[in-house]
Amino acid sequence: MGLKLYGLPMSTCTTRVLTCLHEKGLEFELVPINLFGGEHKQPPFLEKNPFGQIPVLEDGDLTLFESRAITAYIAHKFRDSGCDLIRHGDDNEAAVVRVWVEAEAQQYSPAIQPIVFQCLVAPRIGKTSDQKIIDESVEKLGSVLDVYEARLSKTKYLAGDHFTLADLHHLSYTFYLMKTPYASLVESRPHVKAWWEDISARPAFVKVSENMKFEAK
Ligand SMILES: N[C@@H](CCC(=O)N[C@@H](CSO)C(=O)NCC(=O)O)C(=O)O
Repeated sequence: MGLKLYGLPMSTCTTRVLTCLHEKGLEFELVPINLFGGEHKQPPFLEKNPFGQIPVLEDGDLTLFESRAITAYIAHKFRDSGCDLIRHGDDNEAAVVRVWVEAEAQQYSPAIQPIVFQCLVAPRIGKTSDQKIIDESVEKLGSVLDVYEARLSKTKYLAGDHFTLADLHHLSYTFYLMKTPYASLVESRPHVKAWWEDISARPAFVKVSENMKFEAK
């Protein structure tokens, strides 16, 4: 029995895993979960992820949730196929990958998620965008991107010379940020802009991003 990914093709955290699977050239089945119908908050899905969120990956009798834990599992188990996303052959390089994987989760994600939610999701679920939250998050994301701009003026990718999970984890939310009025946060920083254009042009993400559309309202 092969890999099964439970989620939705436009979901940021599902596409984080989808991109990893495609970078590795792996076969898998995508099992849609009806978020809008609340399927993720009821059994049997809650038995897979007690937090009631997508994605979940099943690999035989192993069930994983949290997208970044899932990509780390895939990148390690299938380390010899496709792109080496964790620099597993060099302890120091691998440690620097983990630093920037954490930076995405702890610094970047908390700043970018509210902008994407308020600008793109809230209007589609009948909520008005909260400009105060947006403004606070834009300021936070600007500070984070200033750090990225300095880093990327020295290295091609966040963890060094190679594309890794650290870069991959940024793709989904940044893709949606570029569809908001705040794309200038990326475009106004030359090294961040060049990095974004490089990583988002990779065939694996181009393929995944084709389905990253909210149905037209
Ligand atoms: N830290 C987790 C977040 C998952 C998540 O927010 N999933 C969303 C859809 S993706 O934006 C989700 O399931 N939302 C429904 C809900 O939270 O009720 C991860 O990285 O997997």
